[in-house]
Amino acid sequence: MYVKICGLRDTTMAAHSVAAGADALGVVMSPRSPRHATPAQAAEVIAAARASDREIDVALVVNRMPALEAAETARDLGFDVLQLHGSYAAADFAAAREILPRVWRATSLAQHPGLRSGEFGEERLLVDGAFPGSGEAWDLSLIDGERLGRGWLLAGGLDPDNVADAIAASRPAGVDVSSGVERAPGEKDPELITRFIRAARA
Ligand SMILES: O=C(O)c1ccccc1NCC(=O)[C@H](O)[C@H](O)COP(=O)(O)O
Repeated sequence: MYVKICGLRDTTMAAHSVAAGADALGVVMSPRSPRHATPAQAAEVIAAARASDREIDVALVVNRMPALEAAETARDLGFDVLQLHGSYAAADFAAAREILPRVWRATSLAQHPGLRSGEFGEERLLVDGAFPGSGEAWDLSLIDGERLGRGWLLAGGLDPDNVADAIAASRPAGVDVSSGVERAPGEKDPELITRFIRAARA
C-alpha cells in the first residue's frame, strides 16, 4: 500500500513521515491553504526525502496556479512530481509534462463521475473529496474500481481510525492524507502519522 503524507512544511515532520514508512510527501503551495509552504520550506521537505535510502516521491500540490507556472516551479525547486488539483484541463497536463514528466491529477468523483486513470495522460490519479485538504469524508460507494483502472490513490477525510476500512471498501493502490494526521489545521502530529501509516499497511 503506497502512502502519501500531504501538507508538509518542515524537516522534522517530513523526516518523521519518511522514517514511519511514507512513500511520498506532498507540499502545498496554495496561499489560501493552512498548509501553504514557502520555497524554503519546500526545500526542507525535499532534503528530508533525499536523506532517505528509499526512493521517496515529493510532490508539489497546487490548485489555482497556472499549470505551466506550477510545472516550472516544481522543476526549479527540485520536486519529483506535480500534483494538479481541481479544474485543470487535459491540455494543462500536456503542457506541464513538457516541463516535468511526472504529473498527477487530483479531482473528485462527485464532480467527475466518469473518471478514469490516465485519461489526461497523468502518471497517477488521486481520487479526492470535493474539498481538498478539508478532512471531510465523502461517499466511497461512488467508487467503481474497474472504471478507475490501476494505480489510483484514495484521499479525502482519511485518518488512522478509518483508513483500513476505506481501503477494504475501495481497493486503491495507495492512500493520501493531510488533515487526518494533524492536531490543528496545518499542524502535523507525528503520532498520528505513524498510526496512519501502520493502519494503512495492516
Ligand atoms: O491540503 C490543502 O490545504 C490543499 C489545498 C489546496 C489544494 C490541495 C490541498 N491538499 C491536497 C491533498 O493532497 C490532500 O492530502 C487531500 O486533499 C486530502 O486532504 P484531507 O481530507 O485533509 O486528508
